[in-house]
Amino acid sequence: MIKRALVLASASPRRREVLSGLGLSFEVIPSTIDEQISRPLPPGEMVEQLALRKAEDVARSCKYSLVIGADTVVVLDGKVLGKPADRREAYAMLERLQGRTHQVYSGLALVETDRDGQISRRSVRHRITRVHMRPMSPDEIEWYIYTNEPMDKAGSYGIQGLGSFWVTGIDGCYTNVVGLSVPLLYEMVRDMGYSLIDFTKFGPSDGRTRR
Ligand SMILES: Cc1cn([C@H]2C[C@H](O)[C@@H](COP(=O)(O)OP(=O)(O)OP(=O)(O)O)O2)c(=O)[nH]c1=O
Repeated sequence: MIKRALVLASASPRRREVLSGLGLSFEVIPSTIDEQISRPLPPGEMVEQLALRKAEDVARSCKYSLVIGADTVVVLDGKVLGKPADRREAYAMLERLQGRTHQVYSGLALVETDRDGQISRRSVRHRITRVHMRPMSPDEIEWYIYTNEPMDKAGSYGIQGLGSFWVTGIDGCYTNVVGLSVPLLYEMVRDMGYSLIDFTKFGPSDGRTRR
């Protein structure tokens, strides 16, 4: 049986690394949608809407596929922090986040297409992870910004990189903070009637390859 192709609708190198680290076979096709939303939404709805828009945009050019879209924001005191526009904004974000606990919201969308390239099913959910940060001195914030790591990341830090100097702990899913929750993906793929195992290069989950 020919398998559906797994497609990641994202330009984020971190999302790609999360999936390739699992041995999944997938293609990467970044979406070209405008990430502006027309009206303010609660963060959970916002990341779901954007994740779905990214997946649907890419699904238009994918036949017989499962297309994954994702979106991540950081939330502190009810305010949404996206990616910083410049170094000043990165400084302001880190100054607010340091010494506090915030939430990371990541939306995940799964869009299935048929052999004619039509969307046959869609599913979208989000997860929230709480992240605790130790205090950062102004010099540490300056230094961190000059490494450039904060510049393309929601909340201006990367938990998977130098940002880990200041993250003291999390409550919830780690990969959700990096931008794509693996347990959530596993569940969404399963709930659509597939198994994520079957998309890995290690072979199908029914034991056919085992002796
Ligand atoms: C909080 C946090 C975010 N991030 C990243 C994940 C995302 O790449 C980025 C949030 O921006 P997004 O707009 O969610 O994603 P993107 O623009 O990088 O890629 P695309 O829209 O094509 O999918 O922040 C980390 O890498 N580590 C972290 O600890």
